Amino acid sequence: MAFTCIHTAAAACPNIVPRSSAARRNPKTPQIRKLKSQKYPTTPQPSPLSAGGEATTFTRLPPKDDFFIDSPPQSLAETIKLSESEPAVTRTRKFNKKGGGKSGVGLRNGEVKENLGLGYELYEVEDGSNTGNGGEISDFDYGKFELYEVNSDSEFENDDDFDDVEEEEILGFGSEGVEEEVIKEKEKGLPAVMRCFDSAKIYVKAGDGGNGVVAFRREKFVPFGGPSGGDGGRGGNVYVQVDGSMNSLLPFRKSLHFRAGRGAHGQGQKQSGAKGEEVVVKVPPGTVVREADGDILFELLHPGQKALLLHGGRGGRGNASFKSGMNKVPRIAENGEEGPEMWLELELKLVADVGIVGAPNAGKSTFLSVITAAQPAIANYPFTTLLPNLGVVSFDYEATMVVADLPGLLEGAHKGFGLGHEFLRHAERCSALVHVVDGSLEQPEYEFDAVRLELEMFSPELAEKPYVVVFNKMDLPEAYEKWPSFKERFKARGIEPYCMSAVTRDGTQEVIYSAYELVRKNMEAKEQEGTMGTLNLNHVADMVQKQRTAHISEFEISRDNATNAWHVDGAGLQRFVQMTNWRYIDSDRRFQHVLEACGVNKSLMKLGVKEGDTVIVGEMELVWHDSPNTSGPISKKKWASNSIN
Ligand SMILES: Nc1nc2c(ncn2[C@@H]2O[C@H](COP(=O)(O)OP(=O)(O)OP(=O)(O)O)[C@@H](O)[C@H]2O)c(=O)[nH]1
Ligand SMILES: [Mg+2]
Repeated sequence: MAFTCIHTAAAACPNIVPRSSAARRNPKTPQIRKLKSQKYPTTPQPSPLSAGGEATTFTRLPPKDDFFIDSPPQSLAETIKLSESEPAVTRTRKFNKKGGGKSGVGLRNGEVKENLGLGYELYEVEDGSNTGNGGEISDFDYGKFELYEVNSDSEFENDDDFDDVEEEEILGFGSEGVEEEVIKEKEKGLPAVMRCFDSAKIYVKAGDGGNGVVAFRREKFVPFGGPSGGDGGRGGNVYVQVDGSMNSLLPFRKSLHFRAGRGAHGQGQKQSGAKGEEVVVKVPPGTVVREADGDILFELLHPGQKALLLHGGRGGRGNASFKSGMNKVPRIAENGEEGPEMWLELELKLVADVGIVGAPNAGKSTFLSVITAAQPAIANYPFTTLLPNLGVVSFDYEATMVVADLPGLLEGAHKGFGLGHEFLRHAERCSALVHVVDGSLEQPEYEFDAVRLELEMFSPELAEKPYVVVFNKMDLPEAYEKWPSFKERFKARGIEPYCMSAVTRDGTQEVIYSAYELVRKNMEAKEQEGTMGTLNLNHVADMVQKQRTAHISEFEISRDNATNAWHVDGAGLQRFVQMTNWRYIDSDRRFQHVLEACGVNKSLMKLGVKEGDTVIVGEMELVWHDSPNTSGPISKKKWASNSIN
């Protein structure tokens, strides 16, 4: 039995792994109305907390106009939430990426009070009476204003951050029929800078091995020098390494293909080729790496951690390696093995000890700014914070604590309102949460419950994390008055709330010490459990390598009834075919022999293969012949079946 090679099929990559899937408002300094100083009881304060020496603001935020609102300002949303009656905000909007209409806002019944960003501005509806504070933003009452927008042609021109979207949506809080549609539209409309901040999809490929060569030693006084073709070099490996200086996945927005170098080809005089260049993909601490549309491969938490992801392809052997007692003049050399490739999904979950959560405008960023050196944008409108901010609280040289200020949560976030649950995953790694409640609201307790519910909807584990509740804005009379009843109600629920004024810093230290206490307890518990051990981060490379080096005798044969062709599938055989260099005379004979030795011929005959049938092995298409003479004489017994390993 023998095969005649017809042609190589279209180049296919022998992947082990699937390759299927392939202004913002100007930051304003807090403008706080001057109030008569209010005295309220505070617990005696521990030694002064030194502000943290480090801070990270995640990314330069894009200009305000890059964002279009997907939820109304807080007070509007609140009105809607609390009344739960008619839809409070209705808007219809159309825009195109290029030259389309923009979501702008026109003047209506009064002067522009404030540009909300996200494509909206606020206008006074009635008589502009809310100017009692000399235009100070802190007293701004959204309830007296209406949101509306006009079309213009320029805003989205040349803006690559937006997908081509033609959108017509109605924000009907309370009208269930349109909710799902709204959520879908929202996902599409998320500006790229926000999409890419904590998630990315990248392609990695290990280097191909270099080819082996056929060469013979020709030297004076060395008769019959013998084969001297060197082996190809191994392809470069792909690593993933944590870079402590990175804090987002935004760099992957520009570069998403990472290919290691191929090994150099072998040379005469038994010279092996050089190894291919390695590629190291740098990721921020807290990155979860998963196979595209697949399982989690590993999580990289600490700076310096390095995982071997893909081994480079093996270099092909030169003819010096094929010399044997039976064949002293081998005219055969292998191709280098192709390096494996893979699409990866990266997801960033911040590694912070404490997460500050709460409704929009509660004072979370203000709190972060007073306990650490971070300088997040602070302003009196909802969704000032669009991306998380990190800051480090330093107690002394030894004790530090990383605190993350997360974007505000609206009721209905699980349905996509506000920024939705977009950034909540960053709280998953925190040991404790600080719930900041805006004490100046009508029903601060209600706000707290809504945020808790959203946390539970996002992840029950997150909701189970220990937390501190802090009642903010105690310097405002309306908050100060509500504090006693708030405290009582929480005590009745078994929660000991704290109060503070983030702007005056009163009470902030108690909050931070109590959060630190929770973090410390969590650390102790972890140490006792022994869950802080080191992990083997090279298991992915090992797994891929194991699949690729499957033995050639592991194969399956199937018959395609439409074409009457026999398919012989097996990772080992596929690799063998790919590494066979058909330019050399002995390759064909070796190929025939391996098919015989690993049992392919026998299995085909058992299944009833007939003269002239097509047999496809890896990339090769062959024709079955009942007599062996088409490939020259083969002495079956004398060829080793494992010669490709
Ligand atoms: N009077 C008073 N105002 C405060 C206090 N804390 C925060 N504010 C004000 O409340 C407004 C909102 O503060 P931010 O810190 O931006 O609120 P936030 O929770 O980060 O809001 P988002 O980022 O939109 O979720 C700002 O105008 C702050 O100056 C406080 O203790 N007292
Ligand atoms: Mg904020």
